[in-house]
Amino acid sequence: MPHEPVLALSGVSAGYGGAAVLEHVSLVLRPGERVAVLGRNGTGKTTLVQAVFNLGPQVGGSVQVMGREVAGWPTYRIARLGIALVPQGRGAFPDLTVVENLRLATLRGRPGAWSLERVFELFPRLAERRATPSNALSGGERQMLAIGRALLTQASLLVLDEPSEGLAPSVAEEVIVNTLRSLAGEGKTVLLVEQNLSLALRSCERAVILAGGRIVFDGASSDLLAAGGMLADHLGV
Ligand SMILES: Nc1ncnc2c1ncn2[C@@H]1O[C@H](COP(=O)(O)OP(=O)(O)OP(=O)(O)O)[C@@H](O)[C@H]1O
Repeated sequence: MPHEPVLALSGVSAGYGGAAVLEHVSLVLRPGERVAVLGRNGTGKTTLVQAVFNLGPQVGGSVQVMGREVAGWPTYRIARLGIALVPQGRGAFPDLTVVENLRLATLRGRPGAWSLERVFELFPRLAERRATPSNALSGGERQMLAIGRALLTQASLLVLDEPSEGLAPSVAEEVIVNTLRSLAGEGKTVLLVEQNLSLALRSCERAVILAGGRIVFDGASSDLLAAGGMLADHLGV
């Protein structure tokens, strides 16, 4: 089926020691969609990402990736279906250089359209820093490296967990908004968890708001901007 969902969460619940964080969350991403997940601090955005990759606390409900039920699978098997996490903290090997970190991602990837050269074309700054250990990179460069590593796995779905955190606004604009827009042209599906509302809505055409463990809005980013009360109630803006 050409339009089979890339990701389908249905009735997903998760929590810590009896305290519910997510309650019956359902969310479907179709190929090529870019969806922002918004919500105040502590509303469960990271827990949602963890549920997709089976990295978090207990999960009830169904998680389907590329049409396969993956709840309970080890994370590496879920990722192999073609999804990549760009984690908060960014996750590169600190002592390895930029190019070594990228090569490792290539080794773990499947054959596909993304090559080291293409990553360096997308991020010329990384090409200049190719021999630099990743722990000596700036925040923006680390974020470029994290996205480059995810692309080299040839994943069809990229999940980014608060990529703008710690970046200067102009850097976040260049690294996140421009990159996600340019990836849209090739049909990548994106799930972007973000605190920065403006950046999220400009990067993604669809947005969901998490509040009280549930999805309280799921619709076009432009509709969300028009719904001022929704923004005030759930995002405090
Ligand atoms: N390891 C843990 N043990 C217990 N409670 C946790 C743990 N991790 C997160 N929580 C709690 O679960 C809730 C949801 O956390 P989560 O990190 O998913 O929220 P978030 O929306 O991503 O927040 P932020 O934007 O601050 O990262 C919070 O109330 C948090 O305190």
